[in-house]
Amino acid sequence: MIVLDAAGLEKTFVLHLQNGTRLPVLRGAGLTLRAGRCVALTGPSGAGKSTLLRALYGNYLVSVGSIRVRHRGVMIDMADAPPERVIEIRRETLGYVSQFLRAMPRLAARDVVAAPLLDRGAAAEAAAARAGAMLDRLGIPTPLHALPPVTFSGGEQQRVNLARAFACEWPILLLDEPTASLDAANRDIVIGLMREAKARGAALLGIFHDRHVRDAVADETLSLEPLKESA
Ligand SMILES: Nc1ncnc2c1ncn2[C@@H]1O[C@H](COP(=O)(O)OP(=O)(O)OP(=O)(O)O)[C@@H](O)[C@H]1O
Repeated sequence: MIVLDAAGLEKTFVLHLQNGTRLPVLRGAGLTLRAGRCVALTGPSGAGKSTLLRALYGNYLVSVGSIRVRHRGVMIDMADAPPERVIEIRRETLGYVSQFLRAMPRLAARDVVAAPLLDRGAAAEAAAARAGAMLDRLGIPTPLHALPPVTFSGGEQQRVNLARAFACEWPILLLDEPTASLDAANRDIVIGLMREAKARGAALLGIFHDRHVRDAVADETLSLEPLKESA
């Protein structure tokens, strides 16, 4: 079953502080995601892999193209959906794991992880239990669960970020280098989480620079190439 179908995407950055320099990054980009399958984005540095993920998530507006997402059983074009519908899709259907945890001052790690579950209507106790279990699984020591992650190590912060993403059962999950700052043991835990997500029917789209991770989870690859200057 197709759960995301993007076509003809164009994205040009306009650098207003650099005399309006235009930087075309995506032209005619598209892809199809299916339930239970994983697509890996590949291509050289600067080809636009992260830009494509952010465009699909709605962080970057595309100037042309469609991003149709299966939400509540219906395909909806996120590229021209009203903001409140995009927020609803991002709450229920489309998850995104960035490379770094966004700083959330004073919020305990357990609450950072539980937040998306609460947003989806989970009961407080169930959300806290699920958050704790996910932090345990990712090897975050129990005394740290009650502390804000700002002082955590880079790898710990990324594991909190991953616990937050995998605590919810997203139908579609976009992952930007989810294992970049992890050691081999934690990398294997994340591979396990991605495989479990696929097994319950989630569609994954990821940037995995680590070949071992890519081989372990990806069913197909989509290669992006940098655009030519003149075009
Ligand atoms: N917010 C932005 N403003 C201006 N230019 C941007 C912005 N984000 C990305 N770019 C430019 O778009 C191009 C693609 O960047 P992107 O991060 O998508 O590449 P990538 O393929 O993910 O690279 P890498 O593998 O190195 O992470 C780069 O030339 C980058 O400088």
